[in-house]
Parts: sequence; C-alpha cells; structure tokens
Amino acid sequence: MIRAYDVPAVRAAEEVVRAQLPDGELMQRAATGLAQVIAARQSEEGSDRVVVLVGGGDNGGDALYAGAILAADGANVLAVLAGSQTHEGALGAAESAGVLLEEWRSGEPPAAVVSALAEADVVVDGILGIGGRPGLPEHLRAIPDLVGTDALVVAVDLPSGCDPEGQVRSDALYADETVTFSLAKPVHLMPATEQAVGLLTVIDIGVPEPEVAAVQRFSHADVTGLWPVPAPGDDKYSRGVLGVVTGGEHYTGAAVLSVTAAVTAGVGMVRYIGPEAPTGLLRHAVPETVFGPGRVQAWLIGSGLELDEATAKQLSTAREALASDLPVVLDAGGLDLLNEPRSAPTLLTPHLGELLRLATRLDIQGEGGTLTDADVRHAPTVVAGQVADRLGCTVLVKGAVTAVVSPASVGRPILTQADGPSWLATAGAGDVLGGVCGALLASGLDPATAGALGALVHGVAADRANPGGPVRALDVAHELGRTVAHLLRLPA
Ligand SMILES: NC(=O)C1=CN([C@@H]2O[C@H](COP(=O)(O)OP(=O)(O)OC[C@H]3O[C@@H](n4cnc5c(N)ncnc54)[C@H](OP(=O)(O)O)[C@@H]3O)[C@@H](O)[C@H]2O)[C@@H](O)CC1
Ligand SMILES: Nc1ncnc2c1ncn2[C@@H]1O[C@H](COP(=O)(O)OP(=O)(O)O)[C@@H](O)[C@H]1O
Repeated sequence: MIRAYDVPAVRAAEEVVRAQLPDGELMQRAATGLAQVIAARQSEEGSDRVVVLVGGGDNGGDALYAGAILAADGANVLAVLAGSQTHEGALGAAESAGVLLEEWRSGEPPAAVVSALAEADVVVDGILGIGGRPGLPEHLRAIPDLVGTDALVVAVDLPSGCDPEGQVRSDALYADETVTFSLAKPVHLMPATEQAVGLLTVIDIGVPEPEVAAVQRFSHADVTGLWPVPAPGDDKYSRGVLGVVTGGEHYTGAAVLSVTAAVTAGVGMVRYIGPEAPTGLLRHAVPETVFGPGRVQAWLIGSGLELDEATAKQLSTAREALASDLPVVLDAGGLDLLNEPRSAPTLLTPHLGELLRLATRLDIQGEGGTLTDADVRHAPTVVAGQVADRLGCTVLVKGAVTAVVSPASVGRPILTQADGPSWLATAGAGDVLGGVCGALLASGLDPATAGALGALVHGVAADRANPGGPVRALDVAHELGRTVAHLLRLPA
C-alpha cells in the first residue's frame, strides 16, 4: 500500500522530529538525499550543467543546499534566485561551494537565465514545495517554455505550481522525476496532479508516517491479501452471483464485455437480464451465463443500457435493484437512474463526461455558477466528493489515474490507481471495468476496495494483454483471469 498524507499531517509529523534534532538537520538530510539522487542521474546521463531554481521558502533551501553539494563535487551549477527572499544558510553554502548565482525575483528573465535554462542538462525545481498555492508565481509562468526539451527536470518535493493536496489542476513545471522526503503527499497520487510528477522517489529523512492517510494506493503485492480467493467449501452461490443489466439492442457489445469481464475475473455466477440481441450474443460468447431473474448478491447496471420501451424489462429490473438493499455498480446510462441517496453499498463509475452530467443533475455548482466541463476537469475529485456526499455512494472517476472517492461520512481516504497503459483509453474498456468491479462487489468487498482493486487488475490486464502496444477491450477482459493468477503469485 502506498500512502500519502495531507500537508497539515506532514507538517505536524516533521515538527515532532525537528524538535528533537539540531537546527537545520532535517533540511540537511533532505538536501543530501536530493543531491545523491541528482548525482546518480547525472552519471547515468553523463550530464554536467545543472540549473537550480530557488524559491523563497524551505523548498528553495533544500534545492540550493543540494546545488552546493553538487558544486562542491565538481558539477557546474547555476542557481536562479527566484523568490522574494533566499534561505540564508543555503545561500552561504552555495557561495562557498562556487555555485554561480543569478537573480530573477520579478519581471522578465535575465538573458543569462534564459540561455542557462535552454542549455541545462539537469533543472532542479525548488520554486515551491508544500507551502505552494496552485499555479506558478506570476513572473515564473514562462519557465516551462524556457527549459530545454532535453533537460532532465527533477522536482524537489513536488512539481512547482501543483496543488500539494492534489485536488485542483493548474499550470506547473512538469518533472521527469520528483524527489520527496519520507512521506508521499496527495499531489503525487491524485488525478489532477500526478501527471506532472514523473517518477516518484521517496528518500528517508526520518519523519515517521502519521496515522491517517489522505490518499492510498494498492500496490500489486496487496492483491494477495484482498482478492476473494475461494476456499474448498465454497460453491458458486457462496462466491457471489452478479446480476447484470447491461447492453441493449444497439449496444450489444457492452453486455458481452461486462459479462466476459465478470466471468474471467472469477465471479461465482452471472445472471443476465437483457433483450434478444445481446442475449443471443452472450449465449455464444459467454456460455457460462445464466439468463433471467433469480437471487443475486450484487448488481451491475448500466453499460450500454438504453432507456426506451424495448428495454422495459431491464429498466424495471434496474429500478427494483436500486430500491433493494443489495450492492450495486452503476455505470454509464445506469447513472441516470439514481435520483435518491442510497444506503446500500453503491459504486458509481462515471468518466469525466458522465460525472459532469450526474453532478449537473444534482445541481452541484461550479466556480462561476453552472458546473462546466472545465470545472470537472479542473477538480475531478472535488466534484466526485460532492456527488458521493449527496448520494451516499462511492464514486470511481475513470481516467489515466482512477480515483475512488467515498462519502465524507465514511471517513475513508481517497483511493487512486494508475496501473494501466494509455492504450487502455479505448471504447469498451469501461464496460470491462464495470464487470470486474461487479464481480468483486458480489464477492462481498466494500465499494471502495472493489473499485480500486478492480481498477488495478483492469490496468495490469491491459498491459499484459499486449505489452507496449494497443489493446482492445475484449482482450483486456480475456486477460483478467491470468492477471489475477499472476498477481496472486506475487509475494505479499
Ligand atoms: N518542514 C520541514 O521540516 C521540512 C521541509 N522541507 C522542505 O520545505 C518545503 C516547504 O517549505 P515552505 O513551508 O517554506 O514552503 P515553500 O513551498 O518552499 O514556499 C512557500 C513560499 O512561497 C510563497 N508562495 C506559495 N505559493 C505561491 C505561488 N503560487 N506563487 C507565488 N508565491 C507563492 C509563499 O509566500 P506567501 O505568498 O504566502 O507570502 C511562501 O513564502 C517542503 O516542500 C520541503 O521541500 C524539507 O527541508 C524537509 C524538512
Ligand atoms: N489515458 C488513459 N490511461 C490509462 N487508462 C485510461 C486512460 N483513459 C481512460 N482510461 C481507462 O479506460 C477506461 C475507459 O472507460 P470509459 O470511458 O467508460 O469507456 P467505455 O465507455 O467506452 O467503456 C477506464 O477504465 C479508464 O480508467
């Protein structure tokens, strides 16, 4: 499990350690670890010219001390003093070590800074850390365009400009690698910010983990402890029966994809309810399927569902399921059927467009009044949290980083996963995810665990289906069983 802690928790944990150490010791540890990582990358790349961007806070202090260590070891280091002040101790160390200093505290960049950034092999971003507000300081907005395309950008603690809590998207200096200290922060794991982080390296400076995490991520090794593995005494009913109301006369594929995924992910049994065309296809594609009503442990409702007369049976089944106390996964068109809060375990699985539609229907407001597409893209987990609170449901937001947000009353950290290749952005992949999550919910997992674990296995299956290349959703579904077996073989 990877855990990230919000800024107040990080500051409190650091404060306890700091009080027991000589003044400045924590920063020395941070700078030394940072310099070691940069030196290792320099020797890998055979690079020499280092530009350190130094902000006015302690993040700038870490970066400038690290620059001093690198310069003392012979690197060619230029520090750009970009804050309204500069950490005094670090400045003294930098001067003594022979770091070249350039000031750019406001206005346009000096010519020397422009050319140094264009020619740098390594750019160390110490502009803002956990004290940063979202967005780059006004005079530094052009920095991402000034850094040469070949430079390795190493962010100190977090990429400057990113929201440390990872809730909102903003302009930022994207990093190839982010070096953080002892504790990961939400910025490193959240959909609004993770793309700017690059490779995350955590170096230990002796700060212990706080008790409560703000964000969690399952690692592959966690699957063994979480995945529902049948015991010798189990039968298909005790393992969980999933009722599936997906696909229609036009979206026949959604039924095949979701049912295939549930079956290959290892559900005890699937009962499918749907019209003739998808039923006919399923009889051939997934002969394990049982058709028609009967007892189930959970429902999957939505993918490819058409809300018209031809699907009256599906609609009445879906409405009965929503009125029951059984767990439900609600995807795509099924999201339109939920108007009231639900107290039984419920996992909603919208992509950003569906999240906008759902939140708009619930009258959730955006920054300038009516919620817009930009609002949802800017702050997906904030909007998901509002929907979760309003409906009492867990909301899984799909995308390159999947975020699973529980209602605030549950008091559960946000779970995020980023296990799939970008090739997974393909039609039908969401239907497959719905099937996996449905299978997990039917086996008795809670919605948040089912959502995050489902996203993990779905992402890994996409990678394994065709490593490094394009995948079709059906191949992802067919790969699920082997992927679960592979993950269960990993040492816990
Ligand atoms: N705590 C510890 O023990 C350890 C901490 N460590 C390190 O300290 C870092 C945190 O340092 P920090 O608290 O000084 O905050 P940091 O992010 O450097 O600067 C904040 C300054 O920037 C300003 N400002 C903010 N946003 C802005 C914006 N958008 N645009 C413009 N200005 C903006 C804001 O000023 P304001 O505008 O609010 O007056 C404030 O002065 C942490 O990430 C880690 O690297 C390590 O050494 C390990 C031990
Ligand atoms: N850039 C990306 N990288 C990795 N996975 C992605 C990316 N974009 C989307 N996905 C995943 O692909 C799936 C797409 O789901 P969805 O949009 O519902 O597709 P559909 O409705 O066609 O089934 C989701 O699981 C999502 O998390």
